[in-house]
Amino acid sequence: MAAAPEDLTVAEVRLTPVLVADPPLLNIQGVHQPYTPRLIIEVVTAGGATGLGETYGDTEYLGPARLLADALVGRRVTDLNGLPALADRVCGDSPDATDAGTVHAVATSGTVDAVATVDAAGLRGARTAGKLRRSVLSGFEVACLDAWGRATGLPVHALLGGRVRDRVEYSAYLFYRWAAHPGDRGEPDDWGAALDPAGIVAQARRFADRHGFTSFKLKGGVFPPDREIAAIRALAAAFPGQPLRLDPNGAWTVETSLRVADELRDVLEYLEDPASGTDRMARVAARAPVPLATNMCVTAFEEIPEAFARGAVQVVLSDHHYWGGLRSTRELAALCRTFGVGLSMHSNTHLGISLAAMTQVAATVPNLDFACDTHYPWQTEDVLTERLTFRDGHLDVGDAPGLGVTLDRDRLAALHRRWLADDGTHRSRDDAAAMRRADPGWTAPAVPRW
Ligand SMILES: O=C([O-])C(=O)C[C@H](O)[C@@H](O)C(=O)[O-]
Ligand SMILES: [Mg+2]
Repeated sequence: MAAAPEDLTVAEVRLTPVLVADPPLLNIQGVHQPYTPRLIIEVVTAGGATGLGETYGDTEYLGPARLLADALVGRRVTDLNGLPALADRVCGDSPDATDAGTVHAVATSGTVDAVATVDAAGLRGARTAGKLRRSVLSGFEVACLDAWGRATGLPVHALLGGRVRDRVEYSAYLFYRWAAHPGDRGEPDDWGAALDPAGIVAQARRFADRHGFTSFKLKGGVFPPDREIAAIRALAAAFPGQPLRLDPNGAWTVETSLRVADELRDVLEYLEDPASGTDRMARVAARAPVPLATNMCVTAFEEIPEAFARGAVQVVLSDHHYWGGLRSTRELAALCRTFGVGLSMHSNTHLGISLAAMTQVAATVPNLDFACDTHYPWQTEDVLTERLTFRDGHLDVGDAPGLGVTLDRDRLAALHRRWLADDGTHRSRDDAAAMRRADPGWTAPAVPRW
């Protein structure tokens, strides 16, 4: 007998790693690879609903994802409170991930640079087995919520308690970049190079004209601080009064951070991760005239107590891929609210499934005080039938069931074929290795760099 449509038991989980085109965007580690890995998760219920999730697709995530996929079969998509314990039980500690206790000590000592233990490409501070597991878990939680919503006709935001806003604001994510990847590899685009203040302003104008963004974040840590100060000054002149952010991913010393903060005090909405580690951030925060934000020294619940007690950060960038899903993002929001810390949202290279998930959770969080980051405009490829469209820098929060997006199987298959054909070069993101194609002697610089 066929299962009833309301049967929410997981009958099948499909995992599809893909490689997605990524432009030559520069950061402290190096440059983005021409293709970046993502993992697409489909959770199929016995009743016939299919939910979509997306997370990191680097090789180290695939093993734990397979274990969790197998363990999910037979459980109900509504059983979300049991998911973290299930992931803890079945995923185990990835051999690539460092022991959580050790990393915590490194990350908070402030005197030791966590060079060997940082996530090389994700720029997310100290790495631990728990963080990797929560990133895997996040994609499954989103897929379960999407399946549950599709089966019941409810949008994901309703399953999270309902939206408190009708649209979610996003910020333009500006990058220094080359016109093309070395050797003209990858997929060409028409953005051109942006390596000086004029190039960054031109890029910002294009973001504003195309998508209506009114706040701007510059990825720094690429050039010596004075060049990046000049770029922010040029943005302030071109977009007077509009919110600006600068994020060098922990590249600077405490003294340099304080100098930059002082020089840009009148134009920065916040300064993101000027220095690495909670100790340095606390020392900067104690004297900086602008708020400090992070997606590096606070990316897990266990990192909150020390950072908040020491006043190291005034804004936490949430990211459901980091924090274990949409529901734990709301728990983070509650903690930030309790301690008077602001909340923004971080983004790594991602596709439309994750953007839809980000939008659904952002719609439900009352204290999401800042425009969210997103890489999405840089991604020309997607696995959806229809791309999500920004209007006036916002995404509307619809009432379509689940995430409100539709998988395009042909596109998914094409991007998966690219993954299958890859010789391993792009299957794990490594910005330093990508940089070595242009500069064979390159190694990711030790921090603080300046
Ligand atoms: O600090 C951040 O905002 C990020 O880590 C976001 C991205 O990873 C970004 O830096 C990148 O992709 O180069
Ligand atoms: Mg950041």
